[in-house]
Parts: sequence; structure tokens; C-alpha cells
Amino acid sequence: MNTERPLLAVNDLTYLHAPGKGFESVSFDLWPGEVLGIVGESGSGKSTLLQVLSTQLTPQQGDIDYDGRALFALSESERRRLLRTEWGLVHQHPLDGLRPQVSAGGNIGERLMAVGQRHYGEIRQQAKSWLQDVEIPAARIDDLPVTFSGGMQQRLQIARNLVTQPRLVFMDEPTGGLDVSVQARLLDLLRTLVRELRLAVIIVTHDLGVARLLAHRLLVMQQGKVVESGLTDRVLDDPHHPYTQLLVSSVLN
Ligand SMILES: Nc1ncnc2c1ncn2[C@@H]1O[C@H](COP(=O)(O)OP(=O)(O)OP(=O)(O)O)[C@@H](O)[C@H]1O
Repeated sequence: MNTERPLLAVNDLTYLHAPGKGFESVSFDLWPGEVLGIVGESGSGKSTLLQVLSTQLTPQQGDIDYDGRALFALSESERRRLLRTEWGLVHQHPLDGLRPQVSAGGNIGERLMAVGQRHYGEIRQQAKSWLQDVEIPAARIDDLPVTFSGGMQQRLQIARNLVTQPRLVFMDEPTGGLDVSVQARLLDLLRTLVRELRLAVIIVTHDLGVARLLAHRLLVMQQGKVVESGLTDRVLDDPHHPYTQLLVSSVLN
């Protein structure tokens, strides 16, 4: 792990859609290779925070440094470039993160072209290899994502995002909406990829089991505020804040 400076430094960030709807005064650092889980009940502001971190929304207050650069001082085209290259964004609903009119191989290859690869044969070979890595038969390379099951679509979205070996990946409930056995396999796969590629990840989930498996550190949000943060095992095994205690005990009961 690089300890020179955080990959992402988030300082006093606020975004409110309306009073009480969003999040306020959020600060944290994310280090290279670190997985940060953002947990909390529905409506606590997790997705809004992820949207601001990934520059889909502009904060009303506060700033973010990415790799030492002020994120919101970059031009919009530079930020869009980051999203196509150094960053990944995995949506809860896979079709939101895939191009439905483009084949599975094209969905993966497009990202490789965005980082400058031009050789068709090599791109197709890498796409095939990634399909196999995410347990999709390579023979499905020319099929459209809509012909895939929900679990396969989600694995394709993950392959599309990780093929460029991004430095930072945002995930919003990546296993939500999948049935339990599909979810377990996907989690296993994500854990392996995150470790092998040494990805920095910010993952939003309301599922503490997902957080326990994937995240090194947690932020617990309640009504738009971070009420507790710390190493995952400490937060889940010895929660300090009454809200975290409630969250943990509601899973156990
Ligand atoms: N585009 C929007 N316009 C107005 N209010 C919004 C908008 N998006 C979210 N909100 C409101 O902001 C609050 C925080 O929503 P957000 O989606 O960030 O929470 P969340 O913790 O991710 O919840 P969930 O787990 O249900 O997705 C909620 O009260 C929500 O209704």
C-alpha cells in the first residue's frame, strides 16, 4: 500500500437535494488499494455521496483531491476521461452501466479503446479472457447483454469496469437485486479481483455481510451524517455509536 498520500482526500463535503435530503460535512481519506464501505439505512445519503465522489453531482460545499489534484478544478472533459479510464463505476442495475446495443465483447473492448488500444485482435482476445475471468462463456462474446441473466449482466459490468485496471472503483449496491446464491458467487469474485488488482474501492451497501466481506474500513451514515467510522471488524464487532449498535443488532436478530 502506498503511504505517501491518499488517493482520495475528501474534506467537509456537503450535498443536499433539499433540507435533510442528502449528506453533510463528510470527510475521509482513501488510500491506494483500500476498500471503504459506506453503510447505513435507506435514505441516509449513501448514493448521493457516491454520486458526488464520482463527480456526477457537484458538491455545494467542500472539496475532493484525487491523487493530489483538486477534482472539481479539473475540466468536465478531464473528469469524464477519468471515468472512462482510471476510474470504474459499477451500478446496482447492470444495464445502467452497460451499453445494451453493443455486444458483450464490445462492452469490454470499448473501455480498452478509451485507454488507447487499437489492435482489434488483441482487444477481442482480452475481452474473451475477461469474460472467462468473470465466469461468462467466451462463446457469448458476440451476444447482447440483454440476452444475459441478471447475475451475468452484473459480472459483465464488472469486467467492463475492471478491464482497464482502474485505480479507483465506485460501486453502488453491486450485489443488490440478485438472488442469494448468485450474490454469494459474485461477492467471492469481487473479493478476488479487488485483491488481485489491488483496487481502491468505495462501495455503498446496506448489507453488512457485503461490507464485512469486502471492506477494510467503514463509514456508517445516519440521516446524512457520518456517525461512526473505523476498521470494519472493529465497527461491526464493537460498535460505539447507538445507531451502529442498532444496525448490527438488527442483522443478528
Ligand atoms: N434527485 C433527488 N432529488 C431529490 N431528493 C433526492 C434525490 N435523490 C435522493 N433524494 C433524497 O435524498 C435522500 C438521500 O437519498 P440517497 O439515495 O442518497 O440515500 P441512500 O442512503 O443511498 O438510500 P438507498 O439505500 O435507499 O438508495 C433521500 O431522502 C432521498 O429521497
